[in-house]
Amino acid sequence: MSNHRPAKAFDLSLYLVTDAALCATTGLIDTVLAAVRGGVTMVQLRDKTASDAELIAQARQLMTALHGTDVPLIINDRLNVAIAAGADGLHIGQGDGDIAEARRQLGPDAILGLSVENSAQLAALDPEGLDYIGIGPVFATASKQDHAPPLGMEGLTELAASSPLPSVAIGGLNTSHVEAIRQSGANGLAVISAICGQPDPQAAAAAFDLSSA
Ligand SMILES: Cc1ncc(COP(=O)(O)OP(=O)(O)O)c(N)n1
Ligand SMILES: Cc1nc(C(=O)O)sc1CCOP(=O)(O)O
Ligand SMILES: [Mg+2]
Repeated sequence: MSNHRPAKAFDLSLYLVTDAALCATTGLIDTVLAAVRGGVTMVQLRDKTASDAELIAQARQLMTALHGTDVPLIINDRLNVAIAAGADGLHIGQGDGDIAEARRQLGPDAILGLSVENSAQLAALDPEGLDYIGIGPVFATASKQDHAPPLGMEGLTELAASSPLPSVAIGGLNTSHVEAIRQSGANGLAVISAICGQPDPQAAAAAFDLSSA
């Protein structure tokens, strides 16, 4: 049994994943702060093109901005950035590195998430050291290049039911999916474009009726 325990309690209900281009109009920090005011419960900094130094600087700014809230900051892909910025956690995909090594370097306090795209990956999953899984894509999306084949709500439901860890659904989701996600058994939904790049990110986040999620 793993003896890690995240220092910050986390809530997967509404998980914002950022996109630099989509957030550019409002600005990254302002988008995240508005989304948190609107009810986002978790934030992941995801930028495939920024340098490590740029990402560390952004992550530090976000950590400062989120100070005093219950909202954890998770870093996408880059273990070194998560550690250098003192972020609350890391999210890695199937090809992004070794879970045990990530946990060893992050220490017991960090939140560690892993992507699961199909039932074979879930069957092979060792939950040791992990805190949650992201299941997706539920639907096709333009926000992630080369995403895996969409699972649909049926596939999501199957995977969420078999997951030994809390799960968050991702991929092509918007406010119309809240009830279906709740029924799927996933603990919440993760979104990029339903919040990032929307004219009013606070209102966009608040439009997710989490009372039923
Ligand atoms: C919450 C959440 N779930 C899944 C992913 C996808 O991670 P990954 O498969 O590593 O793909 P990239 O995001 O790195 O392109 C995620 N980022 N967040
Ligand atoms: C970052 C990411 N990961 C996915 C996965 O399937 O693992 S889908 C995705 C993009 C989600 O963006 P949007 O909410 O705009 O569809
Ligand atoms: Mg990744």
